[in-house]
Amino acid sequence: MTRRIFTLSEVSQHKTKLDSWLIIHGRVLDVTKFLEEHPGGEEVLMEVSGKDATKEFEEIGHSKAAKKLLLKYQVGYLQGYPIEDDNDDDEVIMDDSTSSFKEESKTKEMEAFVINNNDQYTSKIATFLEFFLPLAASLSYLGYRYFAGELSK
Ligand code: HEM
Repeated sequence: MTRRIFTLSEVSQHKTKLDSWLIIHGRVLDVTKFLEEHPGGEEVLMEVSGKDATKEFEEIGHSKAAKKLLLKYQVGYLQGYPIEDDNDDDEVIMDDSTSSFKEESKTKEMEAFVINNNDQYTSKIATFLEFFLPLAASLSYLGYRYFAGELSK
């Protein structure tokens, strides 16, 4: 359910007291049932209804509890929102769909790790070559000098 993607224009169609949506940090929230319960009042929510209210929400300096509470009203995400960046609160309550988002980004991290691992492997080979090639060259030169000296005796 929370994984549904909405466009801004879809969200903007829900701006009445009987059907009120808003966006906070890329999360699309259906706050219809919350309007009357909001400690800050119904009016402020109606002013940003159908819009992105991230700035207004942050300006108030809402508590952690408020940030957790908003997840209860999430119906989806805003299209084009970078999901990776929404992990701004470690203590968020995750429902199944949010955790599958985390799974997804975990997979991305793993991919990045594999690429990184390859890099490490390449750099080990480079170190090996950097160390052993000059050594082999020096030994060959010394050997050449030795045998050349031996022969000229
Ligand atoms: C689903 C989204 C929202 C939730 C769950 C929520 C929750 C809360 C809660 C729990 C409080 C009590 C104080 C606190 O714990 O921080 C509060 C206060 C308040 N909220 Fe919200 N809020 C939401 C959205 C908004 C938005 C979008 C605005 C502004 C447009 C807003 C404006 C206010 C104001 C003005 C107060 C009163 C602050 C005070 O009395 O010091 N809230 N909200």
